[in-house]
Amino acid sequence: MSRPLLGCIADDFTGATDLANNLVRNGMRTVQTIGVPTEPLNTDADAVVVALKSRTVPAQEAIAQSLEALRWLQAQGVQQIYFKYCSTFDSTAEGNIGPVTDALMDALGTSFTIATPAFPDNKRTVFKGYLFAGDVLLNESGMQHHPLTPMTDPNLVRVLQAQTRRKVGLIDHTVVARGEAAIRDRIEALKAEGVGMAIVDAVSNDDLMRMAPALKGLPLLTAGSGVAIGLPGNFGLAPSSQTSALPAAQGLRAIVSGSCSVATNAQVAHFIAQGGQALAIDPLRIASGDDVVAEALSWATARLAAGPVLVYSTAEPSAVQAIQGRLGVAAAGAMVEHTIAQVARGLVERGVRQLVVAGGETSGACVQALGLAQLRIGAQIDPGVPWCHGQSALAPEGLHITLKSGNFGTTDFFTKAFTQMSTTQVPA
Ligand SMILES: Nc1ncnc2c1ncn2[C@@H]1O[C@H](COP(=O)(O)OP(=O)(O)OP(=O)(O)O)[C@@H](O)[C@H]1O
Ligand SMILES: O=C(O)[C@@H](O)C(=O)CO
Repeated sequence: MSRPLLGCIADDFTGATDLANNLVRNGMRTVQTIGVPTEPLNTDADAVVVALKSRTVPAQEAIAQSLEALRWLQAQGVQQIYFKYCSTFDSTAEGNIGPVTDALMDALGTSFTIATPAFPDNKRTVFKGYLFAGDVLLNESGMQHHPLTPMTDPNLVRVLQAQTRRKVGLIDHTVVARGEAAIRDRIEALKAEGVGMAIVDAVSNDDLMRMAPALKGLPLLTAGSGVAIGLPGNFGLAPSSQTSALPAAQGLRAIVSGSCSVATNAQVAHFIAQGGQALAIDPLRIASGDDVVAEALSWATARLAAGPVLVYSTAEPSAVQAIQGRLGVAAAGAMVEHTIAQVARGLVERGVRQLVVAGGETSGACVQALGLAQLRIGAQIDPGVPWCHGQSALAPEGLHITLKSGNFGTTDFFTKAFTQMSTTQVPA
């Protein structure tokens, strides 16, 4: 069996499939593992993405999980490590992007790495160190209201500097525009100034492709998924449709959503407006001890045969804040995640084999509840969101699942995902 070339550590599960999607589309056979495997990799792959749920846990816990992933990836023989975080640089006030990067650099014995969440296909661009989401700065994009990681400062040099003991610098667009040699020169100059991490500007895929050759040989890269588009070429690999082939889809269809992001709110509203079968979960009823899971499953069981059902806790920022005020931010999040994950599990027990999950934290909880250990990555539905396929004791014959990041996907994503599955998925 060949050794994987690139070893990736993703800080959430939707982010992991987003990264795997970009690697697959650009020619790397990619396997995503749910958590750090206990056994060696048992299949041929050019890249392995270890999906952690470390974005919002305390920094020391995120470090421990990431170092465990690093050790496993090193044991598989990878040549380069990629730490994947969110394209909106989601982090708590204490971290975890800075602390985890510090720990990985120490463990790899490297004195320099880059940091860029740029993902132009999803309208995340970095210019002069400032992160834009769409046409607005990060802190005007809705991310300032995120339930767990509110982002109120768009200046990434400042955000990262507050999270690390290393000095943070900038490789700006004028350097990136001049390509590999200029970027390498700038890296050397920054190192000479004692800079350990540099935010890199990128406003287009061309910038990312120009950047990629200069990253060859760096032991550690830290980024959103965008940087991945240029990496397969560094290993002599080119795009191929075969890398995204999955088994044919079957079974009932459902959607669960615990994401409260702007895009998901619009997707839920669109699904309902189109006549979709949908049930809202009320966090206050969970907190008061009602059996919300059993109710949702009995509602869904009566409707699954008629088409996809949606079970959601998705709500607008004011409603989320009201719930958080009553229950506490962490408690509300954990309670809702647990409930949605149990609903997802019950749906699969009732024959759902095509499941859409919206929200990174929500996806983490669902994938764990479903007992999925490894996912193969299939065709892209929308930028950053592919269909995946995995096996578990609940679905030994396999289950198609897509893990949608909160702010990804067009408004009609939920219906589009199923349509795409039935019309365009290339069977393995
Ligand atoms: N109605 C609600 N009230 C309070 N908290 C909620 C509610 N609905 C969901 N949550 C919590 O909000 C958090 C949403 O985070 P999640 O990562 O799942 O979605 P997201 O942030 O939109 O997605 P991503 O991380 O991919 O951008 C979860 O912890 C979820 O349990
Ligand atoms: O990079 C992104 O925006 C996503 O892959 C993600 O990490 C959201 O959770």
